[in-house]
Amino acid sequence: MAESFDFIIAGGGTAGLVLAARLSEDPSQKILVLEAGADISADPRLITPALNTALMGTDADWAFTTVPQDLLDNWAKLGNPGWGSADMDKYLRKPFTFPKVDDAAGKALGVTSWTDCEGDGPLQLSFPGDASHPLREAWADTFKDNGYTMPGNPYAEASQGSFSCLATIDPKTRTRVYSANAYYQPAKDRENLRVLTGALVEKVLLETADGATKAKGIQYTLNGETLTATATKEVILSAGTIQSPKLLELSGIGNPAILEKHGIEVVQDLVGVGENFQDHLVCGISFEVREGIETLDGLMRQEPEALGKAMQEYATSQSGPLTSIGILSYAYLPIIEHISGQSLEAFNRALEARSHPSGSTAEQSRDAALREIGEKMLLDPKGASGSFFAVTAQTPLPTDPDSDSPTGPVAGNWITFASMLTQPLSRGSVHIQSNKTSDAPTIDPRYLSEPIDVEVFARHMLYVQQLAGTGSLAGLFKQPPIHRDPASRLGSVEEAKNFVRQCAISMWHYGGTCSMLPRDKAGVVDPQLRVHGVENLRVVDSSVVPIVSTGNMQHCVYAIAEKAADMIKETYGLK
Ligand SMILES: Cc1cc2nc3c(=O)[nH]c(=O)nc-3n(C[C@H](O)[C@H](O)[C@H](O)COP(=O)(O)OP(=O)(O)OC[C@H]3O[C@@H](n4cnc5c(N)ncnc54)[C@H](O)[C@@H]3O)c2cc1C
Repeated sequence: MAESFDFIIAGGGTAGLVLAARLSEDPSQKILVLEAGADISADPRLITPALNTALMGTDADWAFTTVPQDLLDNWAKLGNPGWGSADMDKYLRKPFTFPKVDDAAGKALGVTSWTDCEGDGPLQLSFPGDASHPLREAWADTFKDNGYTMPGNPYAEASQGSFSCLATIDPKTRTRVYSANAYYQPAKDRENLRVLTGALVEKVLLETADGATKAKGIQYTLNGETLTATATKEVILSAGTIQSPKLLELSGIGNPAILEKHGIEVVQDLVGVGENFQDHLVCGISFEVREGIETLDGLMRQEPEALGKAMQEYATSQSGPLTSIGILSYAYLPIIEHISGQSLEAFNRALEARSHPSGSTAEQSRDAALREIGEKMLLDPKGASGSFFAVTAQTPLPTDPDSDSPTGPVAGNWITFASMLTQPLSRGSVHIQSNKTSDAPTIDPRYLSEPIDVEVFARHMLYVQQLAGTGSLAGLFKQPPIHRDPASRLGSVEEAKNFVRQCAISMWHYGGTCSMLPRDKAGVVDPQLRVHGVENLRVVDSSVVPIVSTGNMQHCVYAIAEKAADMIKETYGLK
């Protein structure tokens, strides 16, 4: 007989473990988390900041591939009461403990204007790497000279300007913190919480009676056995942007045309499942630095001397390059302020040329609403339509078309200035390609399919190109600036467009595939994150984000999970 729990959470990732820790605070509630991955918490690659990409391509990676590719107030405006900036402020702070910064350190870090870095959440934040690296102060000074000083804490308010970025790295141990060690670890001995790893969820078990559909439990496989578990209160999907829509579709919730194609009985017709996929793309230009400016290039080239020194420093004093993820500084800017003359005219023409959906289907209503908000963001001189950052290393070189392998890294020391396309208007999709759980879904991001995204991104890159020769930043680089890649010398908008088409890659900030939107806008979940038309079933993860925010996705996911935990506790009167 199936074992019974109050809540079953499918997916023990970023959001799933926050929920598990929060809901199990009430000892009367029995919680089950089913996580397909293994427990790899003892692997040092997981917590050493500079090794953040070393698990790619290992068993810890789902290894999905995409189809080959030829602000918070907005969430509320899209029909989601309770999700405006004022409502979210508490949840954007709650997960974190911000570092205390004295005046001298604040100047070097370029964070003197932050006055509200209080917080005592489970995730310890710190400034990654060497706090005195000259890049940070030069970056802050250069943007200040241009009138862009961050007026407040960029992690809790919509704002413009430059700032030194914080990372989820414990300031004492200099190890990475994430939901498993910050939320789950302190809760793991609770008798009412069980996490099963290696448990692959296959589908939600649904029951329809008297016209109402309810989630009753979950079917999963563990050690080759197919098992079920029942939920007396709720099933919560936290399987992420790629797999929460997959689990809905496998359970009969989604677009009937897609479900029927794969022989799945339609239980709930929700055309938005798997649609509205969006992501942040990034593109960078690497410039050669002057003698004496430290970078991570030796580590990138895996030079034995650099690796040995870094490991020694990290092991003995938790210092050195392994404490850094390389990204030190950020800036959010209204890119429209930097476009003028013919370029601005071309930009506006491209915006006007976009087709404007006028029909009244749910998908057309969603697209019209998203379009209006997206365009407004791009044109708002007080907004932050462009996001820029600096990395103390060269970025991977583009792939060599002949060998299909990356052509770097090259000799020398480099700093990369990059732009992230934070308000993309292109949308893709994620759908099942069969009725088998074991088959990967078809991920078609349709990156840069909206010509306006290429126009915007090209202008971002023209701006990026100027940075190495501007203000205090110029002092860090050989002058005139030396580009690592000849192709990154951008002489015109057309060259910049070609460059982004060739070099842009994902920042893995995807969301949107189970969008929190009204049903008449092709939404999948309501503002309580309950799946439309299905009782006792919620989605709590990155997939519910209806429009990606300027900031990084992980921050949003923690805030969403904390808010969801409070909403669920309130619904059931839990502690
Ligand atoms: C390489 C990489 C680097 C990133 N860097 C950053 C960064 O620097 N800053 C930032 O803000 N964001 C970053 N992100 C994005 C951020 O990590 C994600 O947005 C966030 O983790 C999403 O949280 P989630 O809960 O939606 O999904 P996840 O954290 O992906 O959790 C989903 C969980 O569900 C499990 N699961 C899926 N399907 C099943 C199933 N059928 N049965 C059981 N379990 C299942 C998965 O194994 C996973 O553990 C990065 C992402 C990647 C991939």
